[in-house]
This record gives sequence, C-alpha cells and structure tokens, in this order.
Amino acid sequence: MMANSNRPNADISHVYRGTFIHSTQQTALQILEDTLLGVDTDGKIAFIEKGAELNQLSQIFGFNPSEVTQLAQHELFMPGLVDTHIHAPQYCYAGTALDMPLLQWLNTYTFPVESRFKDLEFAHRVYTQVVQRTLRNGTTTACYFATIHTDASLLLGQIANDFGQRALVGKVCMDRNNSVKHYKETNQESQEETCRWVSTYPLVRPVVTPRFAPSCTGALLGQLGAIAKNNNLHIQSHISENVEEVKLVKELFPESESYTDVYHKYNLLTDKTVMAHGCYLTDAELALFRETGASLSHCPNSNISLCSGMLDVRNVLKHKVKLGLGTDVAGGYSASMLDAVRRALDTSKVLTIQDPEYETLTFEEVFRLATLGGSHALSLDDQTGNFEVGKDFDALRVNVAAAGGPIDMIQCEGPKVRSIGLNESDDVAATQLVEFSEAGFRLHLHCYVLG
Ligand SMILES: Nc1nc2[nH]cnc2c(=O)[nH]1
Ligand SMILES: [Zn+2]
Repeated sequence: MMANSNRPNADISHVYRGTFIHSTQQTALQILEDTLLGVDTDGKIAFIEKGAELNQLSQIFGFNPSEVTQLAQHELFMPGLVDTHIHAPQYCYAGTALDMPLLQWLNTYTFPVESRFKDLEFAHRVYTQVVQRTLRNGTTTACYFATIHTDASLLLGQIANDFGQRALVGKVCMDRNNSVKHYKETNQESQEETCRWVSTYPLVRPVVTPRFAPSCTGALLGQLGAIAKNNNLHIQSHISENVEEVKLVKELFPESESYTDVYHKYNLLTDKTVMAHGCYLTDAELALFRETGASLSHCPNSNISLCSGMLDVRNVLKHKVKLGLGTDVAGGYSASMLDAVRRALDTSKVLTIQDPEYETLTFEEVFRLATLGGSHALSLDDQTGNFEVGKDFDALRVNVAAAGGPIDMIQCEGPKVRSIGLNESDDVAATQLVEFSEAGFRLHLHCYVLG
C-alpha cells in the first residue's frame, strides 16, 4: 500500500468502496475495481487504494471500517464532466434556429436573444434552468459565456455557486456590432464593466471574455489582455470556427499573420486561455497554442449543427495542445456532455470515412477529453478531472442497472466486453441528481449517466 505521506490533516468524512473509473495522463481509461476512496472534511481525496488495504487504511486515517459505503454491483464512480464552452443565455433557444451559418446565425438569433438578459428576472429564470440541467446531465464544472450585462453575469455565478457547480463565468465583451442596435458596449463601458466584473472575485471565477475578434476593436482586445495579465485571470473566446469568419478576421486585422496571431498580439493567449472550435487552425497556429500553453475546446455538435467545420482532434493532440470538449449551447443543440462525447466520436469517424488512413479517436480517448482533458484545458487539473489524492472529490455515481433507467442489462454469450460504452438513449430524462452537502462539501450523485 502506498500510504500518502503528505495527507491533509483534515479528518476523513466519507469512505467509498467499489469500482472507480477515470483517466490519467498515461492511461485514457483506467478501471479500478474493488477500490477504497477516502474523502476528508474539506471534500478532498485523502486516499485511493486497493480494497484489501481496508484495515491498514482505517488505522492510518482513523475511520471505522463499518462506516464504509459499499457501492452496489452495477454502480461505479467517475469524475464529474467538464464542459469547457457553453453559452448560458443561449440555453433558452437550444434546439432551435440552426438553419444558418455562424455569422448570420449570430445576427439573426443570438444577439437579439442575448440583449434580453438586461432583464434580471428573465436572466434568473434561464440561468437557473441551465445550471440545473447541466448538473443533471453530469456537468460538475462549466466554463460559461454570459452576455454583456455585468449584473446578470454576476447572477449566473451566484446561481452556479448556490447549486454547487464549479463555474468559470465570462461577462461578454463586444464594442463592435452593427446588427443589433443596443447589443454592444462602448470601448470604455466594456473596460470598466470588465474591471467591475473581475473585482467580484472570489464569489465567481471571472473569465475575461472578448466574444471573438470580429466583435472587438484591437484597442479593446489589448485592454482585455492587460486586465487578464494584471489580475492573472482566465481568458476565453472563439477562434477559426467557420471559413467566412476566418476571412472576416483577415479583413479586419490585415496586419496580423493569422487569426491566432491577432489574439497573441494582444496578450490573449496564455496558459489560462481556452479558445472554442479551432477547426481551421494551421499547424503553425497550433504550434503557437502549444508555445503559449493556450487550450482548445472541441465543440462537435455546434461545428456540425452550424455547418462550421470539423476539428482534426488527432492533429491537435499531435501538437500537444491542451484540449477539452464543449457543448457550445446553442450552436450545439444539446446541453449534455455525453452528447459531446458521442458527437466527438461521430466527427472522428467522418474523418476516417473521408480518409481511411485517419486514426479514429477511441471511446477511451474521448472519455478523457470530457473529464481530465477539460480540467487541464481550464487549468483546473490540480483540483478536479480525476481521482488523485489532494484533488476535490468531484464525482458522478453511476448505476447502470437502476430501475427505470435507459439501459437494459442483457446477459449474452459472446465476446467479453471489458470497456464501457455509450448508450444512445436519452440521458437527461432518466438522470437523477441527489445532492448532499454534509460535512461542508458537495457531491453530485447521478444515476444512469453511462452504460
Ligand atoms: N458558436 C458560436 N460562435 C460564436 N462566435 C462568436 N460568438 C459566438 C457564439 O455565440 N456561438
Ligand atoms: Zn461558443
């Protein structure tokens, strides 16, 4: 047994025994059977060891073996899912309005809807729904875009905090927009409101959020880069999502070598930056991501739904660029990270159909992108993403045989399937969230998420 010499002094609050599945840097999917995991009173993982070590562990950590919670045969724990890119206000029209390409879609649907979030009552309603829904879908960490309205953005942070979701939240910045009259800021407003926004820390984890290069003047991009640097903040935006958008950026920023260079020039590419999409990045641009430590959020549902493009994930991984998955609601019609997993596999398979030599992503690799990859992309991998001592116990409890669930357990002769797979049925309706906050920490328990 590997006793943890730097174990926290805090007492043990819970011990679980059963199957744990998670990813590590070395192994895309590790299945740990008959394992004991101890959680301290701060909600952090104090130990994760083999079940046979129970007596020794109980002595070292001072807990009573009779208090161990034993998982049932068809239960397992997996890390909470990490949505690295989701637009909270767009949840109110998710699943509709996907009949136009990106730039027209923004002008026709997105900006008019987002302008309504000045109304705090409306914002409260939609933001409560999106936080509750994503939690029910197993998203315990989300990186949100809000709107340009600071007070409504603060409300989103407050709601996520109250429901126990780990959230990064961005007040959107845009001082360029000719399509919807009132849905933009002056340069000064955007700067001042961003400063007001970031000063609310630590209630929300603020993210500096230039919407994307076409929505911001160079002056604003530079000011936002400086605010992020001076306050050591996360940054999020969009990049190279759609061909027309890439062309527009070339016209608006003729002095820059590439789309990536625009952000780089304004100090917006750091190891706390996450950029959504990246379908059309060149190898040289990916190298710049790698150099600066910036990450990408792969949003496959949105990429297909808006006919934007297909990210070559294999090439991103080859360039060692940090990568997570995002739902990108409402460009993506689903607020479920399980959907993002399925769509990521679909896109990879389409790339293989186009070129049979293309090495399709495995389910295990995509599972890692949805968990550890996402936490790494958000620079939160010291806190969450897998089951390592010292990290928060941020977990989903999955019961693949729960009564009324979407999975039929079928006994069959044939090849033994060792891996876990994806079930195509509706993960939302049957998902059950039990949240408890005993001993000062929260655990989101979900049933039926995977099967
Ligand atoms: N998918 C998507 N792309 C964007 N680019 C700029 N804004 C947006 C947005 O709201 N959604
Ligand atoms: Zn987006």
